[in-house]
Amino acid sequence: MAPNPRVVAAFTAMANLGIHESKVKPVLKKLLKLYDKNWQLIEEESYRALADAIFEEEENQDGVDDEEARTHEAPLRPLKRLRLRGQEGQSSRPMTMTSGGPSSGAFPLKTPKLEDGTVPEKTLKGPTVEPGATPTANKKMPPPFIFIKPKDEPVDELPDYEIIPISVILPEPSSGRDSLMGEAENQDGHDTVLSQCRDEDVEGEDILPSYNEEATSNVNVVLSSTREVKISVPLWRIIACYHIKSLTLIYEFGTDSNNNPQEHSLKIAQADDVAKEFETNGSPIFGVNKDSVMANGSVSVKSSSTVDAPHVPRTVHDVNDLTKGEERVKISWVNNTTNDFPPPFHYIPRNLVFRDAYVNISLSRIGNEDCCSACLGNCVLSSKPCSCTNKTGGEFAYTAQGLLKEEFLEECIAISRDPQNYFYCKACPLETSKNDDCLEPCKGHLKRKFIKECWSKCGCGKHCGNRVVQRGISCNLQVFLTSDGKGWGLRTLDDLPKGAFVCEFVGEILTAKELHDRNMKYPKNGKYTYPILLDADWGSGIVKDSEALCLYAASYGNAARFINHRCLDANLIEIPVEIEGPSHHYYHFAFFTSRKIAAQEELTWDYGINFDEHDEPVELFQCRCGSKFCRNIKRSNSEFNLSFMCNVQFVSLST
Ligand SMILES: C[S@@+](CC[C@H](N)C(=O)[O-])C[C@H]1O[C@@H](n2cnc3c(N)ncnc32)[C@H](O)[C@@H]1O
Repeated sequence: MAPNPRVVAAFTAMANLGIHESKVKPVLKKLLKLYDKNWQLIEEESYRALADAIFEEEENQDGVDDEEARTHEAPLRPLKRLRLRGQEGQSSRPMTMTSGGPSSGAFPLKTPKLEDGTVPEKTLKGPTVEPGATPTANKKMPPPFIFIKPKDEPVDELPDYEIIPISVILPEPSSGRDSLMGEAENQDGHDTVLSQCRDEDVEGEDILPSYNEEATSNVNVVLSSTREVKISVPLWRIIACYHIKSLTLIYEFGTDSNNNPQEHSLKIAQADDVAKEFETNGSPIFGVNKDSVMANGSVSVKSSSTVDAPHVPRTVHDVNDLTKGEERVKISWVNNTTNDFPPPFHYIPRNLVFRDAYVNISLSRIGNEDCCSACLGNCVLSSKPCSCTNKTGGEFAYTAQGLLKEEFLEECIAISRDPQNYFYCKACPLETSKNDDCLEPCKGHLKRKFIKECWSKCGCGKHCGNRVVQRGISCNLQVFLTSDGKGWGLRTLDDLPKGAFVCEFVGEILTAKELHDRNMKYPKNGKYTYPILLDADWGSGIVKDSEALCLYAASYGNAARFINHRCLDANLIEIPVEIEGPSHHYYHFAFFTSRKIAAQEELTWDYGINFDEHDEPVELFQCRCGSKFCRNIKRSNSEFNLSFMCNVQFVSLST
């Protein structure tokens, strides 16, 4: 078995302090056991906890065997000297427990004591709030409600994390309307929601929360069969989720001696600080007595907040599945670099109309020529002609294996790279959306090849090969924090062949005007995501500029909102797909692989941004796509530059 790199790193760090591996190993084992294998605590401050524990171990042995202690007195022990000089009389512990900085451990546990390998009583008790005491907003938050019984499992192989904070965050806008109590079980019977609170009527542009509110709320507790415990409070709530393999975690807090819920005050200075609050003070901020939760299903907690943040995160993402079970596959997220969480948004698997967008999905609008009512079974395998191919020259875009046909794909790629294929509108809604008195001429919208899939009015079956995008995501994807400064990105965990459907860009459907108004009102909202203008086929005259629709995924979206941009040679290509009707006014915006993609590769698509355009309505970023065709590189060769100027404007309709 390959040595665990974390173990190797720990040995190396200690060797640099002159401590031999034989001394490190037993202490490291104990520490891992004590910290429940949370390496983060051990690695912080250049392995300070480990070094301190080794020295403490030695000190303990001093009285037992002076001779041996002298033998092991290493010549160079800076950490020990530091501690002995500056902190004599204090217990040894990771510095980060008090530092509160960004590098603070997520689990500011009590001082590790290594005697007998057991956890001290205090560690198991958790909160310092005395029964009946009421912490105020000015007081420091209580220490973590993390009660981890050391496990009996062998730690010889020194495995990786066993406790992972999967999400914090979620101050919600609240007007007291959002508390719904009840018992529920999800469809696959995995999660038992003991009490639940939901936001029912959050509307796009009204989603920003109000502040300085106070209300009584209910604690939200979910115990899942995947050994996950989630606790939340729905008013300026903070959800704390831990993934616990051994299920020994017990939350113990929240009731006074009469079993009445305690009142808590929470002060969060800034939205971004929610995560820090979690790191610094531990979590959950609110807890419940396990037994009382089991007995009555819910506990009432009064929470109050004073929050000045202009915008606060409002959604929790499960580390195992940020789709909340909405897709056929789970989509996990990972961050191996920082303590950041993915940006908050509501995961939706299908587009949703915000308000005014005219998306008429009705059977009466699908004529006989627009569906294949005479077909049976699988149209792609049938020798009979299928009406759904009428608009694509009698040919399906898909192979029997569900991939895009090579010729179709190559044609789509060629079209997207050829400036000849642009349509120029007279009064461009894209340009006018940038600001109210924009007189810029249209810079062109790409005409594209459509795919028409069979649908409900067709005679074929659900498993017809001409139904690919409508079945949703089927490959294993993961959201991850990129290492090259692009923020979060999306990658595949499977090898993908060329022409495979990956996902659709899903978001709110807004009219261009609604999007413009929203951008004016909340100019920062466009930071994380680029809206899509559904402008394919504008050249046909079917789609009127004034009725232009946009997809916007900042607040409501799917995994596609994490796909980063790559100039020209991206591994995904976007193709418009008609599913519910023959309209090119509203269609689906689907991503397919433009080449073979290996597992773990980041997925990218060309946003079509012109980095030289200074009035781009989106917040332009410094492109870090790494492509040799990058359009954001200052070039001396103006000819080269010009050749890419044309590939613009497919997206970018936002602030
Ligand atoms: C649709 S979002 C993609 C997900 C985003 N990275 C995140 O963390 O949520 C678009 C934003 O991602 C970042 N981004 C995307 N492609 C990039 C690139 N090639 N170079 C640098 N930043 C990029 C920019 O901040 C951009 O505004």
